[in-house]
Amino acid sequence: MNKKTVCDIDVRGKGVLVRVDFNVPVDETGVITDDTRIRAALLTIQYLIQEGAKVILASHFGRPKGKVNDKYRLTAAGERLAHLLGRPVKKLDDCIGPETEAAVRAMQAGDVVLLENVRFYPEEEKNDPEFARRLAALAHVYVNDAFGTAHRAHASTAGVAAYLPAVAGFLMDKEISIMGKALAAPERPFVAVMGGAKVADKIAVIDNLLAKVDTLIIGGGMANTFFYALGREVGKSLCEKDKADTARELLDKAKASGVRFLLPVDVVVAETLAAGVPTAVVPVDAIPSDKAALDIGPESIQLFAQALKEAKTVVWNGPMGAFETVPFDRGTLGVAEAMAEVQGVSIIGGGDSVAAVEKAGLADRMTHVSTGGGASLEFLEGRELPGVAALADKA
Ligand SMILES: Nc1ncnc2c1ncn2[C@@H]1O[C@H](COP(=O)(O)OP(=O)(O)O)[C@@H](O)[C@H]1O
Ligand SMILES: O=C(OP(=O)(O)O)[C@H](O)COP(=O)(O)O
Repeated sequence: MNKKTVCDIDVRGKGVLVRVDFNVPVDETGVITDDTRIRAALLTIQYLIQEGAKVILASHFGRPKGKVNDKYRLTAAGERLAHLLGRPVKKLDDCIGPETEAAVRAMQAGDVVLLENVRFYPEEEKNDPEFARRLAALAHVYVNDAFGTAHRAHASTAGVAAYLPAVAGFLMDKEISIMGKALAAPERPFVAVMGGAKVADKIAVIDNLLAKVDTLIIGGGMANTFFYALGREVGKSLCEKDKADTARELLDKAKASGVRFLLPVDVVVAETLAAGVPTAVVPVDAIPSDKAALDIGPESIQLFAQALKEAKTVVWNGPMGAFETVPFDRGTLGVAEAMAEVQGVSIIGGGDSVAAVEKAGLADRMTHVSTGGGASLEFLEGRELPGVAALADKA
């Protein structure tokens, strides 16, 4: 990577604002179900502690839409970090303001504080310069180690770099290097697998992906938008109906450019998303109007697994179903197993996707487990990520 890293800058005794991605999956009671993203940030944090910096961590968590919301506090993440570091982490109640400034002023070399969720302020996602300046005023140096959020041009991921010397953390450096090497000249067939729930965001990357991949596999919530675009009943399924035109254009473009576009052929439906509810497997043109498609079916697993068997490079983001709730985890587990057998490069990314692969015990069978989902996809598109662009170039 052509960007300066935390090794290229003097941090001793200085306040260092570190943007991390602690947007970790949690269960309905708020308990962290996968701490990969917190563990992935440890190297940078431990290095800064050893170097005698004052470590000021900033992160978002969920999408609280610019309002304080107790459900999206970073308390559990702070506790998990303290446990993993084996030292105290002071979690603050805000990320700017007089109390935050006082707490930061009281820090000693080697101390770690975690600011409250930066998305409690609407200014964060607007990349408001004044908000960025106030965050920057807490520190002398900025380190971006949030690869998972590097595709967002927000105040704490990009804007703040206008006010401080800005360098990459070890995780950011590692992610960009590994992905860059694996995807510069990918061995073919090259397959991308997409699913999950962030349909409106991620449907936008497909256009550019069609110029890169030989096969595109779409499952999970993402697939329903394509079913709807094809004129099918989607019942109560997660579906972005206003993206139907985009979906149709993408299907046409894939056809014209000779990219194989695989959608599920069968799905698992249920009336509600809850453990133990009655379920049925139906063809995709027979989704009942009072039910939701919550997973891909067994024939789809077979179809996707066969495409992965032939692949030499695979990038996967987005679960195939609502895998957190049994039995809607089967599609995701089936594809995870097929990923583990890929004879070539297999990259899986995304908070929930990684959680699913960890849960299946298959993470170490992948070439690379990335902390970024949307970020990996945008990197794969060939875009420069705003969170990386904002950092200082190597001399
Ligand atoms: N068919 C579906 N219906 C409802 N939710 C789904 C469906 N398929 C996947 N999901 C949900 O998508 C979420 C993950 O989506 P996303 O955030 O895009 O993935 P990642 O975090 O890996 O990038 C999971 O919480 C999962 O339950
Ligand atoms: O979870 C994340 O992305 P991902 O779901 O694509 O892996 C990142 O923390 C970014 O979160 P955002 O998509 O709410 O900006």
